[in-house]
Amino acid sequence: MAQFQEVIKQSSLHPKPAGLVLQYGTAGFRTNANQLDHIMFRMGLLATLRSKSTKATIGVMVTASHNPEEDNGVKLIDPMGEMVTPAWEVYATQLANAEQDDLLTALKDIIEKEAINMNQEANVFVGKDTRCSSASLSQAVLDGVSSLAGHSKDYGLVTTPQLHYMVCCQNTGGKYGEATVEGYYNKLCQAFIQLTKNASNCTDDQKHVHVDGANGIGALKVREMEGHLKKKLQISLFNDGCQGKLNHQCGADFVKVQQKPPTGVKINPGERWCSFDGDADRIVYYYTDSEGQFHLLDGDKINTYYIAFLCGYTGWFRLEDSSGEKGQMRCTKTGVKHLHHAAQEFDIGVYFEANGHGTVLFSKAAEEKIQLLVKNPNTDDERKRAALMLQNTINVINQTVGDAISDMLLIEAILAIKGMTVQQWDAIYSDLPNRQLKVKVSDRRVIDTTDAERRAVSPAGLQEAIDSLVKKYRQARSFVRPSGTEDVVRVYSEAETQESADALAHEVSLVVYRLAGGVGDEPKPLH
Ligand SMILES: CC(=O)N[C@H]1[C@@H](OP(=O)(O)O)O[C@H](CO)[C@@H](O)[C@@H]1O
Ligand SMILES: [Mg+2]
Repeated sequence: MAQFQEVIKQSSLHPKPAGLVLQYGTAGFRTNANQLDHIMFRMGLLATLRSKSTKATIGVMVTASHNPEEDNGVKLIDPMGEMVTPAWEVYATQLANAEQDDLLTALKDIIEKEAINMNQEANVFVGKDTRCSSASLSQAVLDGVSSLAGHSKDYGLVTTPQLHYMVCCQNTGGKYGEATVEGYYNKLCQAFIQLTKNASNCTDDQKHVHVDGANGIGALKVREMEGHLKKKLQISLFNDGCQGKLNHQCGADFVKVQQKPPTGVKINPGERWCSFDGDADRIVYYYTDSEGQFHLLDGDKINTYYIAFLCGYTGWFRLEDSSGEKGQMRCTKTGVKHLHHAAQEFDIGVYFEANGHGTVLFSKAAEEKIQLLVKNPNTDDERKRAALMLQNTINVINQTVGDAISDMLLIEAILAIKGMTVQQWDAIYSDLPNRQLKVKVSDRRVIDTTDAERRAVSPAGLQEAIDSLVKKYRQARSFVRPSGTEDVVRVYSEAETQESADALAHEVSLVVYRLAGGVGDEPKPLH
């Protein structure tokens, strides 16, 4: 067919290495950048089909987040700014793995299965991170879109959450905001300024935050945003990408996993620090105390802080979930899409991964209730204040996906409103000492889990072995699961002391190594 001639022609410029098999995993496609050109072209094709199928704008983000500079990757964004729906993840994998001569057949298969009207217009938004490879890879996406006669808008360098935001703005006809980077800064910063307007304790220290930009796109965008904050927040930026290497010895993943500050920065006691990851969809906070001890405030701490803040205002509106409960906790499998969907079931849903990816979702009904109270001239002062607080929270938070910049603004606003230091926030509760390890096995799929990935059902005997190890330690828990993004098994443990958590993690790693087909050297004790 004539309409596919351009696809054939263009795809030969983005050929697939024969035999290469990649999978659309928890975070899209992600691997060494030199294996991705054909994937990008094909994701341009798929995004165009998805756009025709949903009659909406679709996003394609070129990034490998916290992975090393040499890697790259791609994620598709659905119309409301959420991750692409699972059925299309399957198509993505099929299209990516079709050999060069079978590409059209794979494409037509999707068109047929989804009954796509090829005359429908298509619109695709494309963004990229700061990796060297991102420029040519995002061009390959654009080539894919144009070869199916789709329209594209290239946002160039943006954070992942900014692109999610643009897609949502576009598909809500501007209701969510203006689909420009300027519009994003204006909306978030105005909400921040409103939120902190009456904060009592606005000393210079209170207003000052140190940001580790992971030498990535987040650093660039913080610089761009600064002016919009009208000095209401003072940001000292480190790892801004001028010298250091992306994600190298810095960034949210490094700080969270290593449980130490980025290399090469000096943290004075009392200073408040945060780290973004390489595409700025994650954030963690930290500080050192007067003894020089490092303290991390990860996604769990941010989650509970948000909940405590919101609960202070929601009482006014009788916001409840459908079962009439005031608050409820849910656990899901790893991956933002699972958390996001669980959070959507509530009037206000707050979710975070421990690694610092998370946000707050407000149902339409909740937003409307809040808006009515703000507008109603008969609302009494106290209620109005609470309603305004929630309205500005809605505007500062990026509801489409976890967003380091937006989360930083909300956390900074809460600290200012409460007049709290990062130490006081940290003191709300203590984390049990914990440890995360990886074990290499020949095929990680031999581990199957249940109960939101908290129990292993295979290989036989693994869970029983973990259970009996856990019993040896006080206040202990341990989980194992195959990673969705790396070829490893993840081991998590916690216990009353760091020594116990480390010892337990090591013992569980050994059990995984022995029962699940470990490769390479046996895991060694941490101490
Ligand atoms: C321990 C950890 O940080 N796991 C991350 C990581 O998944 P793994 O399945 O652990 O590789 O990448 C996911 C996608 O970005 C993210 O959802 C998840 O939280
Ligand atoms: Mg990321």
